[in-house]
Amino acid sequence: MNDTFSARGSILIAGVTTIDGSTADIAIDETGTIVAIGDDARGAIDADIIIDGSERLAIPGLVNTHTHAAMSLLRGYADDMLLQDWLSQKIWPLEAHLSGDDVYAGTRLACLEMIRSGTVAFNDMYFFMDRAAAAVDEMGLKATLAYGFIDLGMEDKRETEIRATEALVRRIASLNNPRIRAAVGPHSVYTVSLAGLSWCAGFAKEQNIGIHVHLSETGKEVTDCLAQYGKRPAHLLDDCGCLTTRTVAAHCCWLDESECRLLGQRGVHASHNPASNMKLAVNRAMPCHWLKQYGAGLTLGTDGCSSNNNLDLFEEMKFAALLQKFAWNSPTLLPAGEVFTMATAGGARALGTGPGTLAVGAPADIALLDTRAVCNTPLFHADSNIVYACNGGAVRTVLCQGRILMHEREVPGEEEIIREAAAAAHALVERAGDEG
Ligand SMILES: O=c1[nH]cnc2c1ncn2[C@@H]1O[C@H](CO)[C@@H](O)[C@H]1O
Ligand SMILES: [Zn+2]
Repeated sequence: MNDTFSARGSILIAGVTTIDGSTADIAIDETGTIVAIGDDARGAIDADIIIDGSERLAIPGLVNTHTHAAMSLLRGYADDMLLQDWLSQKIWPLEAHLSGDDVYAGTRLACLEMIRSGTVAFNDMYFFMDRAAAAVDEMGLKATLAYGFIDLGMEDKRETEIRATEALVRRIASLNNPRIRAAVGPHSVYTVSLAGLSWCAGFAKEQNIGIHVHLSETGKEVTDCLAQYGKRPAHLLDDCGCLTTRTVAAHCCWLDESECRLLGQRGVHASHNPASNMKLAVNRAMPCHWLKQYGAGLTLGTDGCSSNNNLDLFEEMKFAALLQKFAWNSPTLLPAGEVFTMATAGGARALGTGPGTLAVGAPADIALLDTRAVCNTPLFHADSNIVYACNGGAVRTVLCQGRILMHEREVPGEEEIIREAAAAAHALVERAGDEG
C-alpha cells in the first residue's frame, strides 16, 4: 500500500463505471493527466499501478469554493447563534489566540476530511496562510489560499493587512507548487473599508490572481451597507473593482435581481453555502435561478467547520438542491445534475483547476465511489444517488493530479493528523481562557 501512495507513475483505472452508466478504462500519465478513456486506454500507457474499477463509480473530484479550513479546530465550539453574535462574541475572540501551528494542524485535519469525502480542491480564506500552504502541500490537494483581509476602517490596520496579503502571495509563488495558488481575500463590505477593497482589487489585477469575498450573507449586511454607502453590497464591491471573472463571492443570499445581473455581467463565480446559511438562519437562499439566468458561475462551498459543521460536499449538494426547492417554492429548481455540475465543473472553472470533468487532457482529479454501497443501490441515475442518497462515506479512492491521496479509505498518517488537531484545538480553547 505504501507504494500506492508514494508512486508517481502512470495509473490505469480498469473497468470503472462512469456517470452515464457505461464501463470504461481510464489511463493517467506520469504528469497526472488523463490521456485516454475507453477501449484504447489500456494500450495508451504502460501502467505502473492498476486500480480495479469494478464495483466503482468514477466521478470528477469535488471542488469546495468557500471554506476556512483551519476552523476545523472550532468544530462544535459555538453553535446555535446569530451570525453577528457568533462572530463577535465567540469566534473572533478565540481566533485572537490562534497560532501558525494551530492553522497548520487545523488545515491538515480539514484536508483529511475533504479527501475522505471526495474533495480534491478548495478555496480558503483565513490567517497564517503560509502554514495552511504547508499543510496543503503535504496533503496533496489543490487549493487557492487567501489571507482574510479585515481593516475595520482603520488606516494602520489596512497597512498591516496589505503587508500580510503581499507576503502570502510572495510566499506561495516561492513554493513553486502548481497545486497551490494565492488569492486576495477582502473579508466583506462590513469588515473592509472602501480603500481596502480597492487596494485588494488592484493588487489582484496586478498579480492576475483571484479575489475571495463574502457577499450579501445576511439581511443586516444589506441594510447596513445601504445606510452607510447608499448602495447594495454587490454594487459597492463593483465600484471598488472587486467583481471580476477571477472573483468567488461566497453566500450571495440577499442579492436582488439587479445584483445577480451585475454578477453575471462581470463573470463572477457565486459560491452557494446552504448548510452554513441554514445553520446561521440568514433567512434567504442564494437566488440560483437569477444567477443562472444572467450567466454568473454557480459553485458550491461548505464554509468553515464552525458553521456547518463538516466539509462533506456530498451533504452540501443535497442541502443545496433541497434548500433551493424549499426557499423558492419549486421542486423543479436545481435538479441533481445541475447541483453535481456546481460541485465539479462549476467549482473547477472558478478556481482554474481544470474542466472539472473526466475528459482526455483533463487533470486526473477523480473520486471512486462504491457502487455496492447501500446509497448506490439501486443505481438508476448516478447523479441522483450522488446528490440525494450518498454522503462522503461512499468514496473509496481519491486521486488529485494523478496522485493517490486515499485508497480504499486509507489515508497515510491520518491517526497522527487527528491526534495533533485534537490537541491543538483543546490547547487553543484553554489559552483563550474559555471552555466553550
Ligand atoms: O459565515 C461567515 N461569515 C463571515 N465571516 C466568517 C464566516 N465564517 C467564518 N468567518 C470568518 O471569516 C474570517 C476568515 O478570514 C475569520 O475570522 C472567520 O471566523
Ligand atoms: Zn465564510
